[in-house]
Amino acid sequence: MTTLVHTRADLAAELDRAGGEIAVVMTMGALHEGHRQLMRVARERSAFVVVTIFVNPLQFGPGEDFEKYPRTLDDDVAACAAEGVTVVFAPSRDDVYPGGPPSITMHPGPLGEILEGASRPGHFSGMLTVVQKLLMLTRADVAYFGEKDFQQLALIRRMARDLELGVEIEGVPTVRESDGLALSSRNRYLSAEQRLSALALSRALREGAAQSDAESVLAAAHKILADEPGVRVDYLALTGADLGAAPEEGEARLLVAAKVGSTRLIDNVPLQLRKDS
Ligand SMILES: Nc1ncnc2c1ncn2[C@@H]1O[C@H](COP(=O)(O)OP(=O)(O)OP(=O)(O)O)[C@@H](O)[C@H]1O
Ligand SMILES: CC(C)(CO)[C@@H](O)C(=O)[O-]
Ligand code: BAL
Repeated sequence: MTTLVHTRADLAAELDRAGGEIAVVMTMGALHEGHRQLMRVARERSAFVVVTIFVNPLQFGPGEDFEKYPRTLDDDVAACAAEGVTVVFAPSRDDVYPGGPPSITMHPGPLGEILEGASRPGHFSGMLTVVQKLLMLTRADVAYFGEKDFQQLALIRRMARDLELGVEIEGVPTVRESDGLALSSRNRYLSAEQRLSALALSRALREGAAQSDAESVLAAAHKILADEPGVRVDYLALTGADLGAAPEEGEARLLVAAKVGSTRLIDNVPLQLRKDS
């Protein structure tokens, strides 16, 4: 049975019953198959799984979509129940930040300044602050995050390591629609026409990843994005698997962020770079 709680006191009472490892999947709600995959992976290992649903005001910049972000709690709880989740924690803003917005927050460091960090100032500080709070409130032993938000995952891993939070951070590969579009709650904002344009992101990443050297990877991906007038690219970047400089050969990551209409989407894929033989 899945229990829905809204307050930290009710959450604590449920956690007291855990008896073993506590696994956590953090979300902002409007749940889709990507979220459900995180729950399934968590359930495979842990009997006690907490899903948090909280649209964190701290990680939205001025002019972003905090107000209009989809809020679908009843459907979300039903999805969690179908995946065998133990507890859904859907707190209010006051329950997460009882003293109002915190004056002490997380500083993401250099990894938080590039890519998403450069485009969304303050986003990663707000995100890490709430993740740290939710890890503590849920007493998480292990927490699952999607590779769709690859830089977010890297920063959370880094925070857990640097601050010795005593929690395992597990990444889960991106879940896609059959036509390649990465599942995202923000896909709900897209019209049918915009959704077709948005396919250029995953197509560009796929074509890029099929090349072997850095120059060809970027050129192939760039061409596909440039040919799609409905897409305005924010960045297209080839990095190492750790988001540092891309190596000449070996594991790398190709990342893209773009606006389709007023909707900002991100995506990324792993790839192998090879030196010319
Ligand atoms: N397609 C996906 N595959 C795997 N994990 C995903 C996918 N989409 C989201 N997640 C993961 O689910 C968790 C909660 O993400 P969130 O609630 O922000 O959903 P989202 O779809 O990424 O929303 P948004 O559209 O706001 O970016 C994060 O760890 C995120 O990486
Ligand atoms: C990790 C997270 C739930 C923190 O608000 C959010 O950034 C998200 O949904 O990816
Ligand atoms: N899915 C990442 C959270 C955000 O865009 O705010």
